[in-house]
Amino acid sequence: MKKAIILMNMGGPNNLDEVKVFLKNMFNDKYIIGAPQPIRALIGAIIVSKRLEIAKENYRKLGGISPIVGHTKRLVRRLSKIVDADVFYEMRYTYPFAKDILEKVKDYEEIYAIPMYPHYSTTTTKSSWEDLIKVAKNLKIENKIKTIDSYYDNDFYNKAIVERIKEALKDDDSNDFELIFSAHGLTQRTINKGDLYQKHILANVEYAKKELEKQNIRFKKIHMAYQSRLGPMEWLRPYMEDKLKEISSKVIVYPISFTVDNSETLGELVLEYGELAHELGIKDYRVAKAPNHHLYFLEALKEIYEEMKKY
Ligand SMILES: C=CC1=C(C)c2cc3[nH]c(cc4nc(cc5[nH]c(cc1n2)c(C)c5CCC(=O)O)C(CCC(=O)O)=C4C)c(C)c3C=C
Ligand SMILES: [Fe+2]
Ligand SMILES: [Fe+2]
Repeated sequence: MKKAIILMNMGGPNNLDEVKVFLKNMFNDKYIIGAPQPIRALIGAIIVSKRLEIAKENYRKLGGISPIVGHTKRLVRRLSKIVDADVFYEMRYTYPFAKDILEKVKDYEEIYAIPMYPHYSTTTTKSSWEDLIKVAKNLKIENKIKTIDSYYDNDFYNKAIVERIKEALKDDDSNDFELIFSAHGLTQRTINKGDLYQKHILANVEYAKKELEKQNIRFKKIHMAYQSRLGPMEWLRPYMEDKLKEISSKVIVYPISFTVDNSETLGELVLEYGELAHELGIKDYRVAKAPNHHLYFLEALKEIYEEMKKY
């Protein structure tokens, strides 16, 4: 029985020319911009034209390519060594798209689509899944594909989070540090429409805290904040820039929304908020890595896949 796993992620520019493609596709997504067409296209075009140069500059600082690309490819390689399936990845807004990958796997007997998002959101999980299943229907292979909504409660995944926090601590005493779980923001309007994202993020923080307690790792204080706001709307609070103003000691930031590092972790958290932390007089500001290819995260993905096979 030939099996395929497809890791579904948002994507990120493979080069500076792709920044426009990335933003155009993102702001043409009905789950990101709720308005119907042609208003959506108009709003999208305005946001892209405003955002393009700032975004390009951000990606230039990261070497002209989103870190999400390399991390995802490495995860695919490592996962394929420990499962009885061929592993692929597809992206929502940049190459390789759903159609590029489904063409490759259409003759497989079983296809397992695993979101790279541990928390369910209409803007990420649902958007990726609908995009994939639309292509699958065209190819008449939709009955062979299974997916999963969320896995923020997976033990191995939470162990990977704690390992990354320990790595950022190095040999220093956690009691001297505050810890901020930072999540990618979402508009309050999306949450009010019933999006589960915030609920899942907060539950994830509780699971991670339990794992920290289990390992007897104590921080001065543990906080939660949201990064990556865009535009004039109300986003989930507390905002990261406000939270940093409350920090009075050394701090570790853990990027809780993500399974692999990307422009929001290495660009926004490390560079942008790093600069703000410096201006605020925070002497020791550290950003933990996302799970990436940590063995525990590979184990989590393997376990999720094995569970999916049973249903
Ligand atoms: C404006 C609306 C946006 C919503 C809603 C949103 C939700 C959302 N995004 C992620 C994960 C990632 N977002 C990334 C980049 C990014 N996100 C937005 C906007 C929204 N995201 C923009 C405009 C950008 C581009 C960068 C920029 O211009 O600042 C990335 C990084 C991709 C990369 O290139 O590495 C990720 C990952 C989640 C999890 C989420 C809601 C649950
Ligand atoms: Fe985003
Ligand atoms: Fe951002």
